[in-house]
Amino acid sequence: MDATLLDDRHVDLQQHRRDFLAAEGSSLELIALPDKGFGVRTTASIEAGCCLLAEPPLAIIQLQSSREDTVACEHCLLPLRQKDAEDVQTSGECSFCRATYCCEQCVSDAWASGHDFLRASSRIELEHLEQLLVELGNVGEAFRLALKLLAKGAMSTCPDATDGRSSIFTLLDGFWGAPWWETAALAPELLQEARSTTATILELVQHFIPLPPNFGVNDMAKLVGQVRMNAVEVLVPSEDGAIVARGLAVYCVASAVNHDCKPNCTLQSCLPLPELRGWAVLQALNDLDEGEEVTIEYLEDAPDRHKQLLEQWRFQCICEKGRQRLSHHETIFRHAADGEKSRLPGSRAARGCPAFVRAGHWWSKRLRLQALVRVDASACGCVCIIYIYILEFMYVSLYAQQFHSTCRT
Ligand SMILES: C[S@@+](CC[C@H](N)C(=O)[O-])C[C@H]1O[C@@H](n2cnc3c(N)ncnc32)[C@H](O)[C@@H]1O
Repeated sequence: MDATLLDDRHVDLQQHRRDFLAAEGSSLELIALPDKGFGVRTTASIEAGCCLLAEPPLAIIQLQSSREDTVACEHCLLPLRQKDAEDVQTSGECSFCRATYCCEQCVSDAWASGHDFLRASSRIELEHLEQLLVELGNVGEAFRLALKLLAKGAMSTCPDATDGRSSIFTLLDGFWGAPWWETAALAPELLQEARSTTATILELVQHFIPLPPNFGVNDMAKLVGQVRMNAVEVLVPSEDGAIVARGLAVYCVASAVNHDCKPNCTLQSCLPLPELRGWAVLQALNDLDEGEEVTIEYLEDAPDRHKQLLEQWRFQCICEKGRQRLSHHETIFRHAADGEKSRLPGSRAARGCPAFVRAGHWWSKRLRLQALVRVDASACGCVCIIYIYILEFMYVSLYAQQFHSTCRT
């Protein structure tokens, strides 16, 4: 990554990230690193288990495979029911695309984020587009999320920009990226086909989303590549925790966090809290020193992880080879076993949110529970994995019950 580009690259996005962290009173700051581009580091020492960032998504979609068995809210991804279950009460369905919503707030937020563009004008173009995207496999999901970003950008102002005036397109400019065919490591002989498919998609999209002038095939390809390099997979549980919707989301600030094969933080997205549905929550796995770069693991450890990092994120991971690495869960277990170290939350948004504080209590209980189960797991083998799930389920249900009863009183 060319460090000389960092000064004038991405001014709006970087300013937005700085403003967000400042407004949150966060213990994080943005840094420019010569070999990785932008990154994030701590401004104070942090204890393991602390929440460093809680951020709503810029855009979120439900993954196609998850849509096949779960009906979720189009805007926040709250699972409403299993596909074949009886209908539940929803707060609206888009008559054009059949998108369902969980509440009036989500209906109006979706409209403010450009859903109108994805439903108005021609149903035929939208149907052709859907077919094309399904055929594109995992790149199709990135296209679908890019469409949501384009629709949001087509609204006259971007509500996510701190000054309320910057266009979402200026924010998107700042995301690290490359054309999607590079992030998919496409063979050179397929490049022409990739370009012409992108041109067809762009032509269809232009029928219903007013795009910026001169927005061409390369811009579309880069936006989809940016989504592939910055989006994260999210899990959103239903209110009783019985169903989970899987999605893909882009976050402005969390996307500045770099990868490490031995990360010191983890990005959670599945806290069963209505206020934080679909939010990214960055949690410290270890005690962190002031000024330490915070890192997450983009991919679970696997024999071809370095190859995948090179293909999708276009960087050669230079971590110490063969280093003994603890997985997220092992690290959390270790700290949970250490005592009272796990706690949420640290950011202002989270501190101001009573449910989050209650969740912190629930979370630390869950960690301690897992630590206990882990001791048994080593003795009893894989049967205990089932116990972990049962106990987790009990905790989620218990938490949900407690949360609802607190809300009622
Ligand atoms: C999600 S972005 C992270 C923020 C990014 N550094 C930026 O400037 O916007 C992912 C990109 O960051 C860079 N990156 C992340 N982790 C890295 C690492 N461990 N070594 C080198 N580059 C890394 C790669 O260019 C990767 O494609």
